[in-house]
Amino acid sequence: WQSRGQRGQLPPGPTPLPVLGNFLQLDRANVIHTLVKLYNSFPGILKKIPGPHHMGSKYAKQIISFISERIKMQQATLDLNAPQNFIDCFLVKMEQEKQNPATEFSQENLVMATFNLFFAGTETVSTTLRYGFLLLLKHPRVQEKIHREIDAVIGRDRAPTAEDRGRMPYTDATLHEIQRFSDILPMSLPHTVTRDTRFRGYLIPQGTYVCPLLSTVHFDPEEHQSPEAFAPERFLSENGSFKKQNAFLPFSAGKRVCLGEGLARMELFLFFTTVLQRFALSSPVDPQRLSLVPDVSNFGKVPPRYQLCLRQR
Ligand code: HEM
Repeated sequence: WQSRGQRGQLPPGPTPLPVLGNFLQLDRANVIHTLVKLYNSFPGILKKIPGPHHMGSKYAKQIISFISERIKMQQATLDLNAPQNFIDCFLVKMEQEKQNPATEFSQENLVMATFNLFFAGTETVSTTLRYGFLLLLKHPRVQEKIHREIDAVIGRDRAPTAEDRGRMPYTDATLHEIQRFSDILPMSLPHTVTRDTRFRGYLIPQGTYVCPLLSTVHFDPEEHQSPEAFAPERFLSENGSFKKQNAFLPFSAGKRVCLGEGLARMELFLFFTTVLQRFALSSPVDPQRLSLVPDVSNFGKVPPRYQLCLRQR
């Protein structure tokens, strides 16, 4: 399987680095991603070789030390009867289970769970919004329709609320189409088969890594007409109300479905409508020339860089 985002049309940017003489040329983004892949496959060797592939773990360590400091601060002031946030609640459970040697409520798990929430909860929403605004630049008529819906339902005198979504089918459809089209986690997250499993005539042995290919759902031509086109209307019925699509799984599915789905959907709606209520977005270059081809497309899909003009409405 290959993610749908095609390589080869990266926007003008860093000078290509010559690799293997003149035989093969990779630009800097590709070099970094190749190194990251090699790092994941051969950590023992790559750890000893200097290069940009060390940046990820360097930043991860900084975040982990920030979280560890924060936990220490909260431990010092913790009131077991009045936990204030996720870290406090976890500390309470640690206290309750301190005699249990098999407990999952350990200091290390607290640090990593908090880290995962930060990582999973920020990068995903910001990448979706960045792709979304780019798609609006490319499709100014979609933006006009959203502006009209915001003016009719919310107006300009109050902030958007989560309840507005149900009364804004066009905006809701556009957000769904942004998530389908941008497909930011094309391979979801890797899972491991917990026991030998037969599936459609194949034996998948225990311990095998399995990646659900969400991309094949979002770009399935049998489920979506012209899947490569950006068309919010596919999420609308003939009378203009919101229409659900089964082939829509940006948050994956099953027991390990994204924990933050509800929060993410609310954030996307509120950020998106708050910006568009106040501003009209435009591109300093002809929208025809804007590329939608992702800058990076492997574990995650990242939109190309672009410039955005915001004009107050
Ligand atoms: C547009 C936004 C988001 C997208 C597209 C997204 C997508 C996903 C996907 C595809 C998975 C993998 C599910 C699986 O393993 O099958 C996942 C897992 C997860 N997400 Fe999100 N996510 C988003 C926002 C958030 C937010 C805001 C949070 C929390 C603050 C969050 C927390 C998590 C956590 C903790 C997991 C791991 C769940 C588990 O393994 O049980 N995500 N997400």
